[in-house]
Amino acid sequence: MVAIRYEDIVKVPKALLHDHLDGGLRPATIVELAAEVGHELPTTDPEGLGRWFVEAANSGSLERYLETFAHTVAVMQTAPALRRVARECALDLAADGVVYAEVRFAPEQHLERNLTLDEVVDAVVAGFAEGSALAAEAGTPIRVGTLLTAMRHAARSQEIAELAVRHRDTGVVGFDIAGAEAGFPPTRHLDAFEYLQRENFHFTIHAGEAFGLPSIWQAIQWCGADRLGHGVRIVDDITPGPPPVLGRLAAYVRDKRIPLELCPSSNVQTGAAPSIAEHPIGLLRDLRFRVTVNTDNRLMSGTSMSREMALLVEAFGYGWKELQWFTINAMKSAFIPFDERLKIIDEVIKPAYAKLLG
Ligand SMILES: O=c1[nH]cnc2c1ncn2[C@H]1C[C@H](O)[C@@H](CO)O1
Ligand SMILES: [Zn+2]
Repeated sequence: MVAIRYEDIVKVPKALLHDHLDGGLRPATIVELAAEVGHELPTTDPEGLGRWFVEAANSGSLERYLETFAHTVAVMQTAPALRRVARECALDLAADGVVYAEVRFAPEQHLERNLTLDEVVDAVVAGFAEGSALAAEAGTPIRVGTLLTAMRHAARSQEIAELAVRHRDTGVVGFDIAGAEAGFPPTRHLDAFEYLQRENFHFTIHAGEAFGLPSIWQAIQWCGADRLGHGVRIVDDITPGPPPVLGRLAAYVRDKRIPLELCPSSNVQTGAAPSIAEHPIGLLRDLRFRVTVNTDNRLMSGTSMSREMALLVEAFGYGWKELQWFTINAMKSAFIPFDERLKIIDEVIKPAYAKLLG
């Protein structure tokens, strides 16, 4: 087999379902925006700041990992700043060969300078549109959908769910809850999820990352999540083989083709997986769960979609066949309408991989 080159991974179309807007800023942008608002940073050297985020996030605990977001959220409090960050996000993903991305953020964290929730969403959606237009001009077209996140320790999920539905025809394609998982079960937000189901809206839930099976079970069986943000701890319900034996919840997740938004590097940093080589993605792929590969927070992990794929190629010996499978899985699991997903699969993804597969 011909070795896979990193530059070819960058060129090939990729689909990304789990990426946080406030976890993907360019370090140089943080430095500039922080100077404008007088926010104090650990360092004002962009390269040093990039390293600081990765080191600080390398904490072994989700709670400590999340503390680093104080510095990104602090500089995302005005409409121009939000718009810029979203524009650069679309451009960076497109330059990395991502053709479809769902990017999430929590509007309730961007109200410190008196923006309304609707103004926050408008600014971000406008930034994604600008970035996508610039990316198309540069010959790297991308479609970006917005997911609105509610923070699971707070009590604004119903309000954020209504906000998402209000913006469903102008770029918001789904809803999510995020933040510390232990002690904040998905059912705290049951009203919001039931409301979204009545509205025929889509949502994913961060579950099975820092907390295990009960969180996944609630997300699916109580809340009705379409997808699992991480969901990596579903392996706790699989007895190692050979052959591996699936418990009832793991079997349900696989039978129903519930997409797992796996984020390898992020999981290693928060302690959800010991290393990339030992990441459950290997087992879950072998067992044909609906596995997708994601970045989570490009800044905190010093990563990109291409890098996550390259790490998997290195650790598991994957080839183009597997990378195509991850990509089509993601595209099938996207929150945009079925015909639009199919068009990207048939017209963009499959032809590009066909050339590489020979
Ligand atoms: O991996 C994660 N698990 C739980 N919460 C997360 C993760 N990555 C980011 N967040 C939080 C911190 C952000 O401020 C928030 C919205 O993007 O979501
Ligand atoms: Zn996440």
